[in-house]
Amino acid sequence: MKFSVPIFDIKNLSFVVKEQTILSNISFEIFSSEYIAIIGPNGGGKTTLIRMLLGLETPTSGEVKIYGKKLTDFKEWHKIGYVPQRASHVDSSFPASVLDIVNMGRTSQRKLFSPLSKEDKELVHDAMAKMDILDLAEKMVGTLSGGQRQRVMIARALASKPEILILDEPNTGVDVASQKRFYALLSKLNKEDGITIVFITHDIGVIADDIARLFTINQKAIICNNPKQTLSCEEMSSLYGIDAHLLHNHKHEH
Ligand SMILES: Nc1ncnc2c1ncn2[C@@H]1O[C@H](COP(=O)(O)OP(=O)(O)OP(=O)(O)O)[C@@H](O)[C@H]1O
Repeated sequence: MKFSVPIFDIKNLSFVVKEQTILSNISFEIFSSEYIAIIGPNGGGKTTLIRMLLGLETPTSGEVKIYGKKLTDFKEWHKIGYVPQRASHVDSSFPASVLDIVNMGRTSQRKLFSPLSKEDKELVHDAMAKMDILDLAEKMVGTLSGGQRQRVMIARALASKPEILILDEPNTGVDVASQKRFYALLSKLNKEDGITIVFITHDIGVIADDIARLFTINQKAIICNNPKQTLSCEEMSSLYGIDAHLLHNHKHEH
């Protein structure tokens, strides 16, 4: 794995705004097929970091490379699926069906107003099947539950055939049963389809056992390469504002 080109290679990334340091000197690599969780306290800079990886925010210093290329040279954005925070919060009268929303995962790669091809339709069907929402296709998205909407947003991202899926706190407002189902689906995408997953969460207690690495972000980054075994990771996390107890208790449940 170490010899392949990382999907993301970030070096010494810092972000300072109005003389306030939001992120300081962050470096890491993300490789194909990894499953990474990002945790950290409110305002610790997780979303800002992700936005910098995607070129939505410009770092004050440091460098981001995607598939070995500088952000300005990278064009294959369809390889990156991003589901931002609160993406699934839509008004109940929002005038789009589930199918309309998932189709958008294909239209972004096509010329404006050109119809979907047979292949596009197959990819949309496939994404909906993976997220188990085929039976919801004709429903208006605003009428769905939080958990259902969350799966619709992931299906939309999947329809563009991403190699990596970046999810920013996808479980906000979703009940525990739906969360479990969601973790199982994510794990399947990672194991069976080899999709790299980067997953920002607040909820350390429910971090799935499938996670290979844990990044703690609180202005600085702590990278735990073996979160299930390394006690020092918990200690470090607690130093950076994360409740180590939660992590500890969770591990002993399994
Ligand atoms: N462009 C910007 N201008 C001013 N402040 C910013 C900007 N971008 C981020 N910040 C500030 O940076 C801090 C980190 O925010 P960010 O949303 O990245 O944290 P987070 O770890 O994702 O938090 P949460 O868990 O609450 O979502 C916040 O205090 C935010 O207000």
